[in-house]
Amino acid sequence: MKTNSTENNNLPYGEKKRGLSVVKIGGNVIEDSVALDKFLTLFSKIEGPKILVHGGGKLATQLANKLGIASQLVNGRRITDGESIDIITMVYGGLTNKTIVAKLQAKSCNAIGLSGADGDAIQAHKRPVKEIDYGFVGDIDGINSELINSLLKIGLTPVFCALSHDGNGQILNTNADTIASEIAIGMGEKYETTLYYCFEKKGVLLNINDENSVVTHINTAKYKELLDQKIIADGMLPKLENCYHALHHNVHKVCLGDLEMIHEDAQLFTTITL
Ligand SMILES: Nc1ncnc2c1ncn2[C@@H]1O[C@H](COP(=O)(O)OP(=O)(O)O)[C@@H](O)[C@H]1O
Ligand SMILES: CC(=O)N[C@@H](CCC(=O)OP(=O)(O)O)C(=O)O
Repeated sequence: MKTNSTENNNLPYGEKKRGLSVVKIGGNVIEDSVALDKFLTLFSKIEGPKILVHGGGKLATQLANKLGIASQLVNGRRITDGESIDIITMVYGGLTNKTIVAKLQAKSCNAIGLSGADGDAIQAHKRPVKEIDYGFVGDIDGINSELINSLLKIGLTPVFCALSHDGNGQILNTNADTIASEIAIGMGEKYETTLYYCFEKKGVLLNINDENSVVTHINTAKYKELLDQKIIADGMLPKLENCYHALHHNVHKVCLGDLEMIHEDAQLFTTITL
């Protein structure tokens, strides 16, 4: 995977934007320690400024089960009651985030773990109750791009978990795909941002049972066609909504694939454009 960061390094600030990679990993990579290690090795080798956003929904569900607390997801979003928000704060902001940061340090990547409350990085409000009461789920109002930029400028790699905050002391649960797209959008003013969604498939598949049936390029017309054919379904629906939201708001490029996608020589993955 290549960024344009090195070629722009010598240009005066403002003449051409530097490249920035925003990479999101989902629960399937996080849960598998071998896959996670492989991913983090590749991630640490990405040249230029980079940001990692991690999910971890499956791990939170597993811990909740062990504690005898039921988990409920509607449209891929967790109904986050008082007990659930405590669990996800422990799992996302604690165990998962700090494990990833420590592993990146071991790979000479100077990572710093953040929730949306740290440095007021991700401001959100509790989702208003309509047909469904999602509880402590946050919809993002803005990201603190100045803070994130200052971390990047001193050579740190921010690692975000799926937590935002409401400014009144309440941590909120926000889907990690959404956090990644909003960070990519927020940083788009200062950087030419590429957003990578890493999940367990090689990309958007024409046939979900055929790992190699990857659609290598999706534009708006193809997206509509795949939606009509119901080839895009389940978790892929909100993921592609996030992709197009990002592309319509100053994000340069969006790619979807498995962890190999962030390898310099990666070939098989999906590139999404307008
Ligand atoms: N056409 C498709 N190609 C690939 N995956 C698809 C497709 N349609 C639905 N999916 C589903 O979308 C899921 C990815 O979404 P999600 O589970 O939210 O990912 P993650 O949480 O790992 O980021 C895949 O595991 C797959 O089951
Ligand atoms: C509101 C909401 O649903 N939040 C997600 C946040 C974690 C996440 O997005 O994890 P994956 O990327 O691994 O699915 C959840 O609690 O499951």
